[in-house]
Amino acid sequence: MQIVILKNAAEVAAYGADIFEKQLNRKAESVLGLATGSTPVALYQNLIEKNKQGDISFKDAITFNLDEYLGLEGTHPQSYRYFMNEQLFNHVDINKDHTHVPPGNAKNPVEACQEYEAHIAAAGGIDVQLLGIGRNGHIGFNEPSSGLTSRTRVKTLTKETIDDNARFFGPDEYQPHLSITMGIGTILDAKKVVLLATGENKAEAIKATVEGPLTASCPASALQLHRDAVIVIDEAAASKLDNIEFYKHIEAENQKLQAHLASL
Ligand SMILES: N[C@@H]1[C@@H](O)[C@H](O)[C@@H](COP(=O)(O)O)O[C@@H]1O
Repeated sequence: MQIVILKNAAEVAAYGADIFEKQLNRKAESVLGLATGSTPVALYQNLIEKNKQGDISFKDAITFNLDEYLGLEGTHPQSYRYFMNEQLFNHVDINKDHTHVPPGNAKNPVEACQEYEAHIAAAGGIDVQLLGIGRNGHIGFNEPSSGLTSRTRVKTLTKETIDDNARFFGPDEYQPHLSITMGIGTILDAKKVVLLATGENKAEAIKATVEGPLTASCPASALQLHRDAVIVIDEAAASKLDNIEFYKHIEAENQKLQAHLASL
């Protein structure tokens, strides 16, 4: 894993956006894996700005989102489809027909999961997958005990996740307890994975992800198996790591190597 520790949330967003900029400029028809939650919002704002400035284009890009609440229509303000339209798709030059979010309104959710996997495969697989992380180490909606080779499927949410996400729902509003999520195996198939985390309330989950054992109890620890996983965190999210100085040293050496390669 590449562990990048930055000063604050703004630097984390900018670093993440640069990875997407490079990817889109290397391959216009990139297949991007996208995420919801509050953490990626600032990254999406960076991408919107880069798109406005003409530095990147989504014209030929294809996107697949990680997850969706089961039981919500895409027009529901708390659905992840609605979130993506509001936070990114409505503001960039993407063809909405090329954007995919698991269908929360599927009549047959089990079949819908298989179709989602088939669509990802037909697009050639995901080039870069963006991830946030839950306080319990979940990625997408892969809650603790999720199989480390799981594929897109229906998952039941933990009470912790429901409580954490309750802030987005009104007091009398129906809040789903089920979701459709890419599996951990689906995520690990992406060619590159970029996990963003900011704030002290993610520090425990980041410690378990980076320095803990590989375990279904912390689904994000599965990223230890990925050959190109980048963990981009701020000082607060890094605060419980044992080897902070070593990770900073490795990253400084990485930057030197990249500069050398660029000069060749
Ligand atoms: N399904 C999403 C996850 O993909 C996200 O990583 C998590 C953390 O969200 P936040 O970034 O708001 O802390 O929230 C939800 O549960």
